Amino acid sequence: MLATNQLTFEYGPTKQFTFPDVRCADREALLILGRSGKGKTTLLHLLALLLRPKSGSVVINQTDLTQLGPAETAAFRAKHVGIVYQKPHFVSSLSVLDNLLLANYLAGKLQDKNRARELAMQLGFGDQLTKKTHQLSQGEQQRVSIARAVMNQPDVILADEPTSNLDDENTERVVRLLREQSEQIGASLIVVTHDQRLKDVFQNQVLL
Ligand SMILES: Nc1ncnc2c1ncn2[C@@H]1O[C@H](COP(=O)(O)OP(=O)(O)OP(=O)(O)O)[C@@H](O)[C@H]1O
Repeated sequence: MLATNQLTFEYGPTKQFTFPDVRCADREALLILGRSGKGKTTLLHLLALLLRPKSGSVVINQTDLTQLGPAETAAFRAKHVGIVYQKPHFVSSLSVLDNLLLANYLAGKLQDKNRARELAMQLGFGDQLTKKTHQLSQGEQQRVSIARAVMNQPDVILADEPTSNLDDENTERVVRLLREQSEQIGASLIVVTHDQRLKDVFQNQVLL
């Protein structure tokens, strides 16, 4: 479960944000919509405490992230939050499999090759595990990114414009996979986007 309360943030005196409260229960999905520049990525980064709010709270399963120190925040994020970035960030020298296992390593967990293989099969790149990530198509990279985000069975999955560079078919597939994965592990799924194609797919919506 993720809930925010009166979040505000500023990049400087001329760029200030007051965000609407966001609430997403386990197994629920929430779409945060907004035009370019409205602060979608900023809000997503606040939800993951990649940015620290000026005021307000971000609570994930009873833990108020704003009360944690930097090291505790990083450890909490690695274990409990899975992030699908707009552009996937991979370690290019590592294979697809090792990029997935890196999520375990960063969370201080044992590397679970079976889970990586199982996810790869489910998400349709089971035969690509030994490749380097740059050898995959954009749609495939996005699916690897989803697998990496759920490797540690997080409580919350945050996705930043996960479909912006995808055609309709891949968009439908990525949304379905995100929902299936979040339901399987009982996570809250929060997607920020300006992609109007997703409007009809998510019941719960917040407009920035
Ligand atoms: N590091 C920064 N320093 C100053 N201003 C910033 C910084 N990052 C973002 N901004 C500004 O804050 C506003 C919100 O940016 P953000 O990236 O959150 O918007 P967005 O809604 O995700 O946009 P898009 O859909 O184009 O990705 C923009 O006007 C942007 O120029």
